[in-house]
Amino acid sequence: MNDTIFALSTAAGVAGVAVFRISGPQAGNTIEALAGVRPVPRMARLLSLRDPVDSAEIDRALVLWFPAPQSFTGEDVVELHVHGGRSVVAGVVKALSAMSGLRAAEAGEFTRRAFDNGKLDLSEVEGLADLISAETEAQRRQALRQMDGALSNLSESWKQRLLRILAHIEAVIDFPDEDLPESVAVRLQQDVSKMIAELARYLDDEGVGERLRDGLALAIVGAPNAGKSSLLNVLAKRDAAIVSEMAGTTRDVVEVHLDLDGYPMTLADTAGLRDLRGDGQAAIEAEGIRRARARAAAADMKIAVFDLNDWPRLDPATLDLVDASTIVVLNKRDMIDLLPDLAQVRAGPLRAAREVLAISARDASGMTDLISVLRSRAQELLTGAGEAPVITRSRHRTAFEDCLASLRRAQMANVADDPELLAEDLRLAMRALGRIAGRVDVEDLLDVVFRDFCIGK
Ligand SMILES: Nc1nc2c(ncn2[C@@H]2O[C@H](COP(=O)(O)OP(=O)(O)OP(=O)(O)O)[C@@H](O)[C@H]2O)c(=O)[nH]1
Ligand SMILES: [K+]
Ligand SMILES: [Mg+2]
Repeated sequence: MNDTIFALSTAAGVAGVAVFRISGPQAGNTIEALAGVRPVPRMARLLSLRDPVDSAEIDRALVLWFPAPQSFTGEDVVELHVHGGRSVVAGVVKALSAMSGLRAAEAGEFTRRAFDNGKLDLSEVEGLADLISAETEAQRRQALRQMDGALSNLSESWKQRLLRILAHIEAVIDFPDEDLPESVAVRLQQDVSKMIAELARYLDDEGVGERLRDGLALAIVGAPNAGKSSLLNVLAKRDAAIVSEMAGTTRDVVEVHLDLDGYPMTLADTAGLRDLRGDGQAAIEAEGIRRARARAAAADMKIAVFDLNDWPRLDPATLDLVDASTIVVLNKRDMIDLLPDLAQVRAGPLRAAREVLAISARDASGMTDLISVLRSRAQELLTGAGEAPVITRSRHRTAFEDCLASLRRAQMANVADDPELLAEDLRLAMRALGRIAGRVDVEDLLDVVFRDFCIGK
């Protein structure tokens, strides 16, 4: 851990400014070697950088010096804000690579050092990763809260409560001859039961934080040529999927990410559903249809597209998929003169649907209504996300569930008869909570958490 690392921390490519980060014991010497001085800590200074090997000027750069421990990693850190040109960046990399004791950083290594030095705990590291990849406002709010330690604080406060209960029980274990007053035993059991209820309620969140982090999954399904890809393109405001009059155009799943008023969605266009029995040539299309059905099954919301030209016939394979999470879209309304009475349609075979709308993917009529239906459904599904310190990953869920399971076992034990058993279950429950911030079992978790990081972070 004693080597000094460096990396370009801004995205590669031509830009106004590129920022290098250098972290480790050699960081201060590095800046002296490049600029001839060591600037005042935490004050930006414009300095000329020269390659120490041949004294050639590389750039004039804004230099920041953060002596340990007041830095992102907790080590000595230098930031070089250079002009973001390819030759400048290459020149800095060449100069830094040639210095002894310096090496290029690995993916996530700066953050890993921040974690190792206690600057960030594990759930805060996750919050940082989420913040960097946040695409919408709601995602950003949620990530910021987690980065600020909201989730760690919550699990820590539960841990403190368990610690107090445990202290009482350990007193019972240490002084077995003294009779435990009945009222204390009852109170301890009540405290455990209360925490069980709170944790169960907390876990019963319908995955709202995970949904916000990943984006809501939306699948567009329907018969070939119903206009699914056309609809995707209108919603995405670009030609993301190929549209043609040929039935069976879309074979694979085509995904686009949408930001609907701050709500993130992943919209998936799928292959048209049709019966391919007896068609020996259709293996690829069959695989497409299998994928379409899998997407529909996993989606938070479905849009089922029907072609109004077929009315009153409704494609049976699509109709099969219509349920309460489905928004039915009757498409190509520009092609027909007389719209069916939607109230009647709603009372008939489509009664299971959440909503039925007539639209045209060609002239975009009805799209405002469709978007507002999508938005209100997203609002419902994501209520509460970004406000309370929510669970954003399955890792958190598993830890809280393990804690709950241990508490339930503890509830079974009797304080007077089995204090040791009870104490052990409480310790296990605390251990599970400790995994949220990465205070225990950390080696098992690091790979999972740092997997998403790239170089320079
Ligand atoms: N007039 C009219 N034509 C439409 C509308 N929506 C789609 N089309 C046309 O219908 C045909 C099929 O559209 P696609 O978007 O490719 O249909 P799809 O459901 O994705 O078809 P597959 O991928 O083959 O399953 C194309 O010729 C589109 O131009 C619409 O609202 N009005
Ligand atoms: K088509
Ligand atoms: Mg298509």
